[in-house]
Amino acid sequence: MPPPPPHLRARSVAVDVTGDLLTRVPDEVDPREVVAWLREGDGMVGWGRAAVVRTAGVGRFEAAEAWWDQVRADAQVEDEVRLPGSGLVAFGSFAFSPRSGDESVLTVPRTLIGRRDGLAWVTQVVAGDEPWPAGHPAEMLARSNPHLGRLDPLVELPGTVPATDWPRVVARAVRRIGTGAVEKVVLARDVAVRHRDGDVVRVAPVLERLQARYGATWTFAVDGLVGATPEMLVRLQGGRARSRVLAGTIRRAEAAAASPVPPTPAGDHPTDPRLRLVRSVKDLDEHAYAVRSVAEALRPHCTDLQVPEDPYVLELPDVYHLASDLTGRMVSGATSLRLAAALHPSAAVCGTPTPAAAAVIEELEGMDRGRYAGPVGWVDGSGDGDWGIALRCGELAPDRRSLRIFAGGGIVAASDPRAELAETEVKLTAMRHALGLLPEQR
Ligand SMILES: C=C(O[C@H]1C=CC=C(C(=O)O)[C@@H]1O)C(=O)O
Repeated sequence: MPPPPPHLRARSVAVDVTGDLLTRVPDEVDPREVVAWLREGDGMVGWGRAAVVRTAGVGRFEAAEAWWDQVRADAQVEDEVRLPGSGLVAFGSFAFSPRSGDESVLTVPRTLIGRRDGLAWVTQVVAGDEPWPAGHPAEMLARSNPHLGRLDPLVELPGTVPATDWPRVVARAVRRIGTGAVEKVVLARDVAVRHRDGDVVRVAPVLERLQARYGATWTFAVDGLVGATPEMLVRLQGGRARSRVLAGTIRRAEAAAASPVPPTPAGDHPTDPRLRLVRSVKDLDEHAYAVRSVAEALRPHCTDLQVPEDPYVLELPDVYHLASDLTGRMVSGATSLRLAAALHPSAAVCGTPTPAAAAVIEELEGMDRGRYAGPVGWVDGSGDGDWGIALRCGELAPDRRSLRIFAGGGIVAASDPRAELAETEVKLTAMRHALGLLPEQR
């Protein structure tokens, strides 16, 4: 059982904030204490820890939920802003597997700056009898970090399974699918990265670069897990639940190769990768498994669940994904954290059937995923919140001097092992670029 949570006091005040929220993160903050949830420049950035709970194992979600229920019931909150994300908020990140050696975490930052639709606020949180920080919260907004644009010098090292071995791992999964033991399995690999001079890696510059290049994704940081995910496991807001399911991927670079071919009389460009993606039986199958798993998990909580018949194409700088947006009206009273727990692991990151796919992952991947592919996001005092799937991300080691970055892909009967290696490489681009490991593109 985690220790009982402290009694918290939180106050949110409206402020004027222009420009990049990340420039307000002080350089001296421990990188594992930085939290962020940003999209198209809006969202939340915070630091410090007023309270934290760490959980593990099969009960990692339930223990964190029980802790949050107690924290929000005991807290004194003054909130003049009353927007999603103002008042008391906890940021969380959960291990993919109940068997992970990595802890899951729910943390309440001491300082949080938020902005949504042109309105901004600062929330400060203190524990027990602590005094409020001196000065008006708006004062800290005048400060801006001069080192944000300076990236740490990092070097890349091989991961747990070298890239050259990856096609063999995928081929084993395809054979396993051939036996009928499992229909789809999502396999992932890691790459190691460390600070060249053995110093601590700062996360704010990494977030800055992720946000600049992947504005349409959710850029996040929670307890040293940093990334930009395009996949929303669940958003709960004002009684509506939404989920963006992604599965099925094609590299954008393939678009260039398509250009010399003339369109068909119907106006289609036969080699346009977007068309290849929406017509690829392999990718449509992979996608359908993921949509079905999310719809089944949402159904007990919602009425009026809308599940699109066909996916659309989500365009990111490096890849196109098949995407489906599901919506429903919440009737179960579950919090966003409860819903995230119910939806995890979807077939976008595990497979079908779930238990068999999880067993194949454990057997073939040869690594602990840690918090990669687990839910990451935030929950507020009302239970509303956003929970993405931690993809296109890296996890700082406890010493903060190295990290592992991750990428995976869904394997079905028709998967080609070489193409799957290429897919993980292109998915690693987001973090490699953000960490300054790729030559600068103009
Ligand atoms: C597992 C990952 O991506 C998932 C999300 C979108 C598309 C996927 C795919 O096409 O395989 C994966 O299901 C990853 O980025 O590490």
